[in-house]
Amino acid sequence: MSEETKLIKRKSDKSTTETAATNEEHEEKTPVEKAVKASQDAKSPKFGPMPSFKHQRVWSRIVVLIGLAIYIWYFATRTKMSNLGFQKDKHDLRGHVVICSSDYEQELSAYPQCFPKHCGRYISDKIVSESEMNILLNLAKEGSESEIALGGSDGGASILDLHSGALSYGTKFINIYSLEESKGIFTKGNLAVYKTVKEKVKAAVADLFGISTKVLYLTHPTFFSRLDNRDPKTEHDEYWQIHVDKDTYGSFFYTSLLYLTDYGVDFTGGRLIFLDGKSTKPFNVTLEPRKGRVAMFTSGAENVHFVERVKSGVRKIDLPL
Ligand SMILES: O=C(O)CCC(=O)C(=O)O
Ligand SMILES: [Fe+2]
Repeated sequence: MSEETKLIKRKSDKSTTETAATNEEHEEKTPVEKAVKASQDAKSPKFGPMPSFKHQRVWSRIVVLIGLAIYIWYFATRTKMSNLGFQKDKHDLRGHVVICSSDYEQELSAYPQCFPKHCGRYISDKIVSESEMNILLNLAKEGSESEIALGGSDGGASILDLHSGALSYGTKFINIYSLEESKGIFTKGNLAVYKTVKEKVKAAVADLFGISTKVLYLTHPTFFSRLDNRDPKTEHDEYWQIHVDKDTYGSFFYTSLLYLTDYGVDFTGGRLIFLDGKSTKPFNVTLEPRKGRVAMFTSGAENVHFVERVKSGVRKIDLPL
């Protein structure tokens, strides 16, 4: 047989086998044969590799479900935030009403005229004028320079209480009004500006919360505070504690603060944070201090808050009411 003949024969053999196979496929199958064929087909993978370990499909579904649950839990419990005022923005008045806590109920019969028409928290960047601000800044600067000269606090929070004259000194307080050094700091002119600002803030608080200015009094303490990132030496230095002003200061119904320095410019950290929501669903309302900004809020448990630890620089506030 020539080579060519062999080749033709092999080809014809192959085509005979193929024809046989095709015929077999078209042959009528019994139900049993069909079932066997179906089970063989099912074993051969059509959509990717077969599972490589026992119960792989079940396990992969469990992993996906756990991942989904973690994702949902993270977004449901993540602290949500809103901002009461960014440092860069200037607001005439901005804020919102919050539901009053029961803190006022006991005092309602004794001081009905002090009861707020609603509780809330607000900021205003237009109460204190630029020139007033400059004088107050100078007062605070001279106050804190004399305080530093006198020693100031050993920790990160120094306080000068204008009302009582108490000044942080080491780990204690001294009365600045009994000191010769203090005489040049609080001149009549400076204190007159301080008083004007206080009156304006008082009028704004009275207006916001629907009470008469006649029943609003400046209560102890009214102070300049100077916060930095030094480690605390006493509990007075731990200014970042979560608190309610009514509990901390006792006689407060309303809290007002005047910021003398800028968040992000003079210092970092040190934002004022109101804690709303529940521990499982926290919601923070953040306030960034801005030079000349006045913050006004009701002092009860509806306004639980804290000041973030200052990371760098010096943060100064004047607590005028
Ligand atoms: O400095 C602040 O922003 C808040 C101060 C404060 O919470 C307080 O003195 O009770
Ligand atoms: Fe406070």
